[in-house]
Amino acid sequence: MHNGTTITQFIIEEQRHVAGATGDFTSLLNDIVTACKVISNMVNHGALVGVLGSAESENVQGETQKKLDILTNEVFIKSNEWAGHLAAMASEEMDTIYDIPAKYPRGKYLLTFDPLDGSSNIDVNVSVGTIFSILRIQGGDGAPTERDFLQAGTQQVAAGYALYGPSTMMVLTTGNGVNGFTLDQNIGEFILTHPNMTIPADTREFAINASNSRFWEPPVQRYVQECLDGKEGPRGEDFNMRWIASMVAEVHRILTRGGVFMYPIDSKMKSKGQGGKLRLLYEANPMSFIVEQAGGGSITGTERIMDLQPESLHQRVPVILGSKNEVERILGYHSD
Ligand SMILES: O=P(O)(O)OC[C@H]1O[C@](O)(COP(=O)(O)O)[C@@H](O)[C@@H]1O
Ligand SMILES: [Mg+2]
Ligand SMILES: [Mg+2]
Repeated sequence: MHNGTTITQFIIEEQRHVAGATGDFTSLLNDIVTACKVISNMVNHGALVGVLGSAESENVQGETQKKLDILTNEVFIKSNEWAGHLAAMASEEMDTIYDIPAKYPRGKYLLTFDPLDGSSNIDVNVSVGTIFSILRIQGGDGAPTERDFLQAGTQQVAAGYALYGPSTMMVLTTGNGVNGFTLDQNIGEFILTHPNMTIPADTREFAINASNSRFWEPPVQRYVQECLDGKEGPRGEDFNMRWIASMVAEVHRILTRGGVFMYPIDSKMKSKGQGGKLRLLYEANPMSFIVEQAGGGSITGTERIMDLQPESLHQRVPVILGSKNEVERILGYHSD
């Protein structure tokens, strides 16, 4: 594929190699692309269109929602409910699943999404994003239920994210490698600019919110301390650290130049009965699919995230992902 290929051309070309493809999947992806273009425009205009700041409401996790959390959720619903490809949707910002209104035909796919990732960065104009994952409904023709969404990450048909940064990008996998596209604002099209993205197996860069360090478990304490000890320590090399507080931006950096991202379980979370910070269906699974397709690894600390059997719609899990050899080292520290 030469550069200059639009994401629509790319998806259609890919689907030509899928036996029995009906075009539904292509058209669903196109509706998701449209939603991300609308959100990119909203985010770019920010204060000019009054979308900054908090909404007077909380999501199912008890987090105060930003206006953009709610507006972007609406954009995703409106862009994807009408075309007849979906049976239902689930979002980080909605307590229950969203059943397709009866006035629209129902389809065979399920869409899960984090409409706006990195919400704490919206008002300070730092990169944010959107994360999505597509599954096939396994059950019969009846009304979809929450249970239909509780599928392991290995069942994902596609996953992707949009990054609203200095440029707006979209990164996508359909299980056939990872490709990145940049939005050409002049023609309103995502153009293939980063074909076959791969993550270097080794890295000297880690990302973690160090303000939680006193709550971390010993394997993570050990790993981070060894990185900080640098040349003088057992790793014998200096490490760099980053923390953007937008998972999409961290994962994009790792897809671009390697690294390891960690939001591990800690004693503070455990004391609140929380299984982690990040959401399995909207954040951990889609990002794990992308990272693995780019040659990286993604674990909870003790197991592969994509093998987890989800138990609930808003389940949270520990996430450690990125350059394969570092992720395996951290897995080793957990089994020591
Ligand atoms: O504020 P913290 O603790 O550093 O957490 C940052 C993490 O939380 C998130 O913002 C959670 O996602 P949402 O913004 O979608 O709720 C991640 O993008 C990011 O990695
Ligand atoms: Mg998020
Ligand atoms: Mg979010």
